[in-house]
Amino acid sequence: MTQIQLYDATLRDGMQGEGMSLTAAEKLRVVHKLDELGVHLIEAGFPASNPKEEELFALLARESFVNAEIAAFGMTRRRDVAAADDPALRVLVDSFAPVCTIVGKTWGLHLEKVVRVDREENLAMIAESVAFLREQGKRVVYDAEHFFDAWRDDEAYALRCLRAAADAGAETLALCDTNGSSLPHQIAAATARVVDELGDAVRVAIHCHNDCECGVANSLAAVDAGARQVQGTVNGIGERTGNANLVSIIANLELKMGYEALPAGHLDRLTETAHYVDELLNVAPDPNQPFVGRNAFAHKGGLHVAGVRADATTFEHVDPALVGNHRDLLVSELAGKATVVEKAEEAGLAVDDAAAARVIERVKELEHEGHQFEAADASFELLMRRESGEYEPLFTLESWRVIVEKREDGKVQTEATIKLWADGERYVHTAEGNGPVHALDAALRGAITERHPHLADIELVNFKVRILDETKGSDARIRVLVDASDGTETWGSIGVSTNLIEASWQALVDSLEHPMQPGRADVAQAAAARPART
Ligand SMILES: CC(=O)SCCNC(=O)CCNC(=O)[C@H](O)C(C)(C)COP(=O)(O)OP(=O)(O)OC[C@H]1O[C@@H](n2cnc3c(N)ncnc32)[C@H](O)[C@@H]1OP(=O)(O)O
Ligand SMILES: CC(=O)C(=O)O
Repeated sequence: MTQIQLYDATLRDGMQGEGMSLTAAEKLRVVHKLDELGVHLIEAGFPASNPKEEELFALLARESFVNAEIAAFGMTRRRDVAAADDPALRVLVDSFAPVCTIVGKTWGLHLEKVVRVDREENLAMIAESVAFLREQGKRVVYDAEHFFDAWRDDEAYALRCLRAAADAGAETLALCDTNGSSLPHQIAAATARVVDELGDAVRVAIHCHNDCECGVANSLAAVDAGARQVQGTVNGIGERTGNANLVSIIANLELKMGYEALPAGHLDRLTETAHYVDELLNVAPDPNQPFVGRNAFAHKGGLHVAGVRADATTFEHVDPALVGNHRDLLVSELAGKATVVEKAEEAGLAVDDAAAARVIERVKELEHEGHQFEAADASFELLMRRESGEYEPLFTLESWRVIVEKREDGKVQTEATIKLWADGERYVHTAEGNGPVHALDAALRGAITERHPHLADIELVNFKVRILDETKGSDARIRVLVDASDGTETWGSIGVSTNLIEASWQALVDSLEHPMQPGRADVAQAAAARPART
């Protein structure tokens, strides 16, 4: 199998994305994660750029890695300065990194407007910079900036720039679609020509940006045309619309194109790695990200779920486990009986065909009234239990009452009183809270915690309110979604009513009843063994 060298630029080009910033210590953690994943080269930063990147290189010098080598990034010498006297090239030489990646110009527009040198001086800047780094014992990746724009402008000069780097000793020539302006057929044609001209002497690499949303497609097209190193960033972070997403590139190279990319057996680390980087960057993982997003293998259409139950390959392009992800079935008005049966099996419930039909009919009615079960797994499970006769109520409600009082001093006091029956006994409890839902929650728990002491461990961790038909003003229906957790498992419940407190009450009761249902502990254990839906 042909090996493709994976070059990660998350910590250099990725950090050029809006809002992206990591400390040196956090970057070090990313480097170790990428090393564990098995990428071959990690462009850790631009050490001549700022003290943080200098600090990172000092930290990296003390570390060892299993799979990865570190590349230090810089640029060709400045105009009218000898390479040996260029301070930024000196920083590269002084860095411990065995590989130096330098970016240089190729496109006439940039020579004229940005660096303001003629074509021959630019060729000298490329050749002398590469040669200097080689003399100092470094291996060199040469990034030909704006290569594809240059190619469209003047093919012959673009090739001369590459030759200058190759002849001076660069081991890899990266063709950069810096503005992300190219399309796959353009990338394929130009890359094939470069491979034909120079591919015997050097490794040809591809470095794409995503401005036309073709970053991944362009990278794959280049590999298909003979590129043997692919550069990209985790989750496609980077300047403007980002870089080519290395996560999708790796999955496609291995699963669709038959190349060897990561070390054998490492592909299933992909999802975890993608989420780890998001976590450090403090960004929510994109649920719709191909391969690793939580919706990448989530099925909602009833017909699709029925197909997946018969044979997963009917609606899945790859097995989610191969990339460390997992399948999910979403319950909604678009579901059919197959979804219910699958969900019932997961919950350890015996739901026959007739019960499944009743459940799905109820789901459709309730969603029409404003429910949304996708985010309310606990309420859906209780609904299945009610239809299959496996539901045990925690109590029977006699009544509840909430009083909200605004006083002369401006303070708002809330008090809830609850009257309920459990196992033949009547309980009455009053509690105060900082709002109606808080007071009701406190009163309910106060009434039944003696009977169910483990309710004390359950916390409401999220409370979301949405007005469903805004045009009806204060008559509008309100949807309340509650997330509750016992510290290990988290579950969602829902309530819908024209009264906010009643909608909250429904969601609250479901959130407390759910974990107390017979057999729940075993189901929770099985769920904990499955990968989390993050
Ligand atoms: C396509 C890419 O992603 S390339 C990487 C882009 N990343 C970054 O720019 C992040 C890090 N950059 C930095 O910290 C700073 O820009 C530095 C330290 C590199 C340079 O800072 P400054 O010296 O202040 O220059 P400035 O940022 O204004 O860049 C313009 C200068 O770079 C020169 N330059 C630009 N590209 C190149 C190149 N490939 N080779 C040589 N010189 C270059 C220009 O000629 C210009 O020099 P001049 O000021 O003498 O006319
Ligand atoms: C080098 C680089 O990041 C580019 O040309 O896009």
